[in-house]
Amino acid sequence: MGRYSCTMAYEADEVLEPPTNTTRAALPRYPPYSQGDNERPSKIRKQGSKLVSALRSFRNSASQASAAEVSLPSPPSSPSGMGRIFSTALLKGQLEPTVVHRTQFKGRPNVISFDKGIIELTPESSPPTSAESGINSAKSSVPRPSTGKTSLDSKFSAKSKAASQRSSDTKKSVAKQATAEGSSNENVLTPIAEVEMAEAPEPVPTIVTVEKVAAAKIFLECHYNELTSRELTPRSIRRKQLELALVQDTTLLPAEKVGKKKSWVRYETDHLRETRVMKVRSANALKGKDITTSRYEVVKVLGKGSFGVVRLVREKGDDDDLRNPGHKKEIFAMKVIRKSDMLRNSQEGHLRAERDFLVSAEGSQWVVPLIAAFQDLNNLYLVMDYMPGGDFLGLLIRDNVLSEPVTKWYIAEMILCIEEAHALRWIHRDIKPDNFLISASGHLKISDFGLAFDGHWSHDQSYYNYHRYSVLTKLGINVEGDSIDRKEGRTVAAAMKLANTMAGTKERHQIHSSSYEASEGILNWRNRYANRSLARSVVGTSQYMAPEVVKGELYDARCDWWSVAVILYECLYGHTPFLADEGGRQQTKLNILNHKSTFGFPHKPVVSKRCQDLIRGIIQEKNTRLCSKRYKQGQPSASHQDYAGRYVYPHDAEDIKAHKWFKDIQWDLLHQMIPPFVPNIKSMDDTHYFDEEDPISDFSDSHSGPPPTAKEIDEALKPFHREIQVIMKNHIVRPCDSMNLKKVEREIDAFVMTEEHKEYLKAFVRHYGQKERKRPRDRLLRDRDLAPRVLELRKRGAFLGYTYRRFRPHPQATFRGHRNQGSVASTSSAGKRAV
Ligand SMILES: Nc1ncnc2c1ncn2[C@@H]1O[C@H](COP(=O)(O)OP(=O)(O)OP(=O)(O)O)[C@@H](O)[C@H]1O
Repeated sequence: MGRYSCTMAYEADEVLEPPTNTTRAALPRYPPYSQGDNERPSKIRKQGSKLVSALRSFRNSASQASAAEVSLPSPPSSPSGMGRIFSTALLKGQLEPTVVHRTQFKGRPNVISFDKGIIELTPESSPPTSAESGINSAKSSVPRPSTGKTSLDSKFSAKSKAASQRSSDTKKSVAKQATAEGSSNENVLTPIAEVEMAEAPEPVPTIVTVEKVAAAKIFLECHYNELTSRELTPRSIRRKQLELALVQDTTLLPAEKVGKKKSWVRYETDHLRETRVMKVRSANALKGKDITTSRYEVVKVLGKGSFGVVRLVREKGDDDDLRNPGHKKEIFAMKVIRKSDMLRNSQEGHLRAERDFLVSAEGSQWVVPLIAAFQDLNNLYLVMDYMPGGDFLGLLIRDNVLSEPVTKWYIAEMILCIEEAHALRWIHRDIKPDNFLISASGHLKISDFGLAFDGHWSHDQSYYNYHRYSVLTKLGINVEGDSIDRKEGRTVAAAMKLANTMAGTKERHQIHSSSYEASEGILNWRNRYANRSLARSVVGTSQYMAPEVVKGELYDARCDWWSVAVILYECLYGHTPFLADEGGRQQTKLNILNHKSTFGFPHKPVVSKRCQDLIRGIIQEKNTRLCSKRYKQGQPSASHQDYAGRYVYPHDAEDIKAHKWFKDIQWDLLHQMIPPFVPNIKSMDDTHYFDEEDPISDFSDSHSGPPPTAKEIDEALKPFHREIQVIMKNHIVRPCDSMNLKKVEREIDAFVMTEEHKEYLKAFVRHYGQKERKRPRDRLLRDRDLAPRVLELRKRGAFLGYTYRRFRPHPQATFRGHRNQGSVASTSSAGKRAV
């Protein structure tokens, strides 16, 4: 990313740079013109831009030629010589369009240059051959044909290679022609007739081009949106805090304050440097190197989800770290997210949202702190503070039901956690006991923002689809998809459905004149226009879903408070109120929709009337739900709406907190009090609050690339009996799901052999076995021919800008960032840059 921005800056500099001294010295005077010719001065003004073009052309010619060490004849230095050039240029320019010519085809920097192997948009033309440069050097001031259209992926396509060759031939012949013409009229800029260009063959775009173009567009929009965001950056927040601390500290002498400021600058500089190192490492890791093994050692697996695994890891670090002597190797929880699965499920928007939320919540004491985010070719990594007390569901499972006072404590902490997310203008949308983790001190922190949403376009999957499919449509490239697509493609209904989906996506993300004012720019338009229909997406865990979410209605942050009431009920009664014994999720959702008739309190255990009153107050349709009156009043303020226009008020549990049941809760001091349960841990890597059973019973997330060869398989099974070899080979040929994998493992457990051999065979199946995969949501990833290439490209290019590193001040520093200092004041994260 860093290198990429440099590339862009370089290009901009090149265009904006003032003429060099040499160029200035050679500046011509205006050609003489007759006083009587009244039209001439205005024509000169009209042609001003053309003159600038001619000047730039000349300057480019001079500077590029010198850079390439091509011996060019020195530019005409006499004012009269130059005057003739510009005079002719102006006269000609009245009749024909001016073309900016290059002395030689200039190699453009790669669009995404941080990893040449990833997205390498090579310039079409190779460096000029000696013959070509001969032509150039002989007639440097003679105009050349313009470079014409650039085929971005000529190196990937045989067809486009041929096209490129033809195009280059055309250019050569045109150049020769121009030279011949030029020789009769030395030092005269001659525009190229348009007709020559029309003959140049159209470049043949491939799917690789489409993916790269879309990746570049997405990256640029997201990157510049971050850079131009008006949100406070973590760094500016830290600076404000330091300044405030220095003002408030009356004991410090002025010289001491200066010293503190200096050390602040030093630590910030160190932080920037280390962040840059991390970005470079991440970029290198995209070439296939495992980024984690050199930096972290795995201690244990803590949890597993549809995304991949969460592991307990220990930082390796340098034992001889001179800058940080005696540095203790810290323990972290590392969430490893398999890119391929996520891309097949079209989860890019959610993954970006999760990372962006955690970045924006830097410093919050109620959100699981993110230490770093990075990626390699196969995985995304979120390194977080380790919460040794496990999740709140674990506590519920251990105790089954909690007493009212204990429940009150935890629900109060959950309320503060959710208010924190709402203060940042995010709706969590998946509030459940598993998503509250218990820290070493016993306090709760909210986690798992995989479904959280702030309505920002960069967190909306259809934004990514729009960029890809709009390019495809523009280029008229057809994607067949899989056999089901092909079959469905023949039905009118399916074609209509696809067209409607595409039209909906286009409506949200493509600029249209009715809503766009040219002066505001595309990013502002995106931020303003937002994604109103997203406020309706049905996400979450059914038992905890609010009725408006189940219905797919327009919902807002009040849906999170409904889920809190469900947890409150669950803590006291040992089960959730709407869970259906039969009929599965569908029936549970029906129970929620009919809550007025299905909701009730069991007789046992006995729960206070006050508490029941609170629960009843929240288990209501959103308009009458207890939380904050501001929702009912609907204060129209952009600062209280997310990007999708949904209301998200900060401190929006005011009415819940004011309920009589919470009378004895000291909200402001809660985080300083001792919780009812403090994890009994012997060391920071103690994991006894996590399942004993190793939850890795799924396929390895490290195996990717071409399938193993028969020889490789034979080699791996060599130590085993032939019969076992046949059974194991059968297990890896057919794709199977996690349930079947468990059956296979049980079968292996029944083999008569040593435990070591059994473990080996289980590892063999996990490594070489194929997971039964869901049908990808994206048609491109369903197409048998295109999918492998597209997936590889997306693994490399879809998560650019993911890297983040939290500021870690020196242990002795008096300023410690804004961590654990209460609520973060910032409003949103979508525009927040990773420091
Ligand atoms: N920082 C952490 N410290 C300790 N354990 C953690 C941490 N983060 C996650 N875990 C453990 O990993 C489990 C899964 O993590 P997470 O909640 O992020 O996944 P998930 O998105 O809920 O998975 P899914 O949605 O597929 O169920 C958690 O329930 C918890 O047990």
